[in-house]
Amino acid sequence: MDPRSVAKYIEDAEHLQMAHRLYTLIFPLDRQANRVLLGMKKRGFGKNKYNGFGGKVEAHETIAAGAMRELHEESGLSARSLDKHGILFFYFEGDSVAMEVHVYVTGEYAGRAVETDEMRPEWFDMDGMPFEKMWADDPEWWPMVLEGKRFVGRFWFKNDMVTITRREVAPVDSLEFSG
Ligand SMILES: CNc1ncnc2c1ncn2[C@@H]1O[C@H](COP(=O)(O)OP(=O)(O)OP(=O)(O)O)[C@@H](O)[C@H]1O
Repeated sequence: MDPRSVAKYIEDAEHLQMAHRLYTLIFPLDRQANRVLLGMKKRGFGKNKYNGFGGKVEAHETIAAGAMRELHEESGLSARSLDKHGILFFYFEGDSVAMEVHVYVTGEYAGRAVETDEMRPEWFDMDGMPFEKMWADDPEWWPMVLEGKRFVGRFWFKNDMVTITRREVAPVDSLEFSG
């Protein structure tokens, strides 16, 4: 298991046997205007869906550094601070690899959002997320971001990538896990 993974603090023995791949997902917020920056994904996994910015954590970097790097690569923004909000695990039917997604928000960033090869950025009202064009799990945890709560979520998807057959989602006091 990747030493940066927090799976051992959250998952059961059966799922801990799966390979895990680490991802980041970060949402830039404009709290004064009550807006959030989403990106329309133009290619790859989640194409034609709105999402926060993020991707695979690379071998040499911390998870937080990966979140900052992906935000910059995909939106042009440079985060000056990060606030970790949640951990999500996704299991897809027939796929032996679990996705472990570390979810952040940032209210402090430099630069202007620009369209990149991967993402077309667009601001949305924080209470008006385009959930019909987002991943099916998003409406189940986004309200906890709005409420300032930290959360852990586990979602089991059918291989249609839309149908959720089982979920465990709950607020948590802290995401600072320790041995
Ligand atoms: C299943 N339900 C889901 N709900 C919400 N968000 C989801 C998600 N499933 C994946 N995500 C996010 O989608 C991005 C994929 O990243 P992805 O494009 O594959 O990575 P990366 O940019 O490294 O890709 P390249 O290999 O360079 O194309 C990454 O932020 C990841 O957290």
